[in-house]
Amino acid sequence: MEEPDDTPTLSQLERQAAHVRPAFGEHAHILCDNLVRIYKTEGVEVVALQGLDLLVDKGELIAVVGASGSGKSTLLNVLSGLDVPTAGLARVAGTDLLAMTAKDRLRYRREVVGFVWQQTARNLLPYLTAGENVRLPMRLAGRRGRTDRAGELLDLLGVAHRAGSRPGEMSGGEQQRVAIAVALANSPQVVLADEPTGELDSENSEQVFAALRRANRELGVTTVIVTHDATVSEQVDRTVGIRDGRTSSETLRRTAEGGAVIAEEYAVLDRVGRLQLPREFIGALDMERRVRLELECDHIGVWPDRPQPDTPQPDTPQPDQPQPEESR
Ligand SMILES: Nc1ncnc2c1ncn2[C@@H]1O[C@H](COP(=O)(O)OP(=O)(O)OP(=O)(O)O)[C@@H](O)[C@H]1O
Repeated sequence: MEEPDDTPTLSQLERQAAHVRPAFGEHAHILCDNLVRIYKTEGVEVVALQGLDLLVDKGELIAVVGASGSGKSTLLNVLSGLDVPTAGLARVAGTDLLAMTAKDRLRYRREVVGFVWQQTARNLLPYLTAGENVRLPMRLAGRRGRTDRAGELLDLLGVAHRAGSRPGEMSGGEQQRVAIAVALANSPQVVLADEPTGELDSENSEQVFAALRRANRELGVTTVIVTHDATVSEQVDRTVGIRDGRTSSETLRRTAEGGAVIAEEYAVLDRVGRLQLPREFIGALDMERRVRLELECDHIGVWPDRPQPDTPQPDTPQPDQPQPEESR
């Protein structure tokens, strides 16, 4: 009798492999995997994103910070479907941003993501009231119950009393909170905010961050805020730092027992083991080009490539070392 063939098939092996090691960011709501964006102008190439990795969970609120030119706006333009990366993978709420047709792109921008821009004039039409501004995207999408929803959103964001005012009659902070209501009008899965407090004083900024947090908490909408505002890490649970087109650090904020808020900064270790050392650390020890690494039982030491005080030097004979014939 013939033995049963228990050699696994290729698809069984693939299933097993997938089971053992889930794909990077498989369950993330926003996934950027090795994202590259190269701009070419008059023969000069600028690599704005240099293999950026980012994962954001469904319902999470994060801030993205970084110096001018680090690639924040480029990242947001990719996530908002305005720009297409040169290479890598970008997926938002299950939509592959590199494989969209023009029609998909329109649908994505209308239904999946909502935007808040820095310039209030880009968010709101000046001749419409706050209520009319919030109802407009719903009208374009043919959504019912527009008046009720607009009222609920303005109420949630603390600007219900401004429903009948035009943008010119409101403060900058109120305009931005109405803009958040406009972004949320068609129930997007993700809200992207580019410097939403860039033109505001600190009191108005705090109110806008509080409104974004409330919308995130009450509606469960995944939220990414790009900002220069260094104090943002006090406003959100996770702040991702970008440097030279790559995620370089993460600050996590948590409330300890007793109510104290603790913010801890981490360097980001990518999947192939790369990390960016903070510039001030490198400068303080004059490190350049290469460093020595040493594995300890619970950490890795990083030393500048200079002779260590207790390292025997090849041309300095040690007292108990046998001396070469000629030097005796
Ligand atoms: N359309 C473009 N053409 C050529 N280079 C560009 C273009 N857009 C951005 N860059 C370059 O890409 C790099 C990243 O720019 P980006 O605007 O994403 O940075 P940023 O962090 O948002 O800066 P900022 O905070 O000043 O807005 C910069 O060197 C910038 O000059």
